[in-house]
Amino acid sequence: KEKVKITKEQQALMKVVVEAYNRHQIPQDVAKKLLQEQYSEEENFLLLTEMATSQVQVLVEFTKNIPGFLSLNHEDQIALLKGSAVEAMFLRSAQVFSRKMPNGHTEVLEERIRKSGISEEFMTPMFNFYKSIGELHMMQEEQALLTAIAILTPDRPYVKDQQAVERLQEPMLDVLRKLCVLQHPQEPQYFARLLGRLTELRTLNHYHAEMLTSWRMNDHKFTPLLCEIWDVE
Ligand SMILES: Cc1cc(OCc2c(-c3c(Cl)cncc3Cl)noc2C(C)C)ccc1-c1ccc2c(C(=O)O)cn(C)c2c1
Repeated sequence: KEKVKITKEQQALMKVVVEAYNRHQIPQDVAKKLLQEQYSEEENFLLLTEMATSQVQVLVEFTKNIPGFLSLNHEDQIALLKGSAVEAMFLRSAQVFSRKMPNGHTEVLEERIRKSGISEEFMTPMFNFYKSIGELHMMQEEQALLTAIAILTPDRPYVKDQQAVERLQEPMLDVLRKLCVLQHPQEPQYFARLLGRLTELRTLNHYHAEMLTSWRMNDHKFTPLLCEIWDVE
């Protein structure tokens, strides 16, 4: 059985991605509001919109730190961000749920999501996804690499130079695969399970588009940044 070894440059790549992932968190004052504001559907939607807007800013900063991203064609950079924003945010909010935020934040957050005008049919797949991420007990290295891999998906709409994106995604997949073998020796399928979550994420994109439509039908307003990244209004 060949000995799996992470090379020096793979260590360096992982370090850059994990540090960027940890450096960019939602500002505490935004997260704190979760506990303070009252529980109306309106207020919940506003809070979630504020968190989503803050999360997009965090996501853009993280993406800029992915080695090689800024040397991609500029239109392709935008296409990758727009194509992956919802998936990266579902990944992030799923990890927030699974890491059990401090003193009851998780319940509060779940309560607000459940009462924000999202119809029942989207709740089930969303919370199933949160649960399936939680069950993986991912390390932060795995979370950071999986998010970078989702962002560097070559076949997003409107990406012109897909090969250039593949050349950035492949080294991330290699180091994640080795990391999974080294960290989960008893679970040879762990890497495949992580990639399976990326497939599940793509289905959530579809549900999310419907969520946006139903919110807009009820005249809910989004911030300019969310309109930009989600092509609404
Ligand atoms: C938890 C959530 C929701 C969110 O989006 C909220 C939304 C979603 C939607 C939905 Cl409900 C669920 N998953 C993904 C989407 Cl994108 N779709 O539309 C909206 C808004 C516009 C109403 C955006 C961001 C967070 C979020 C992320 C990280 C952290 C965090 C940390 O990193 O430490 C601490 N807190 C409190 C966080 C909250």
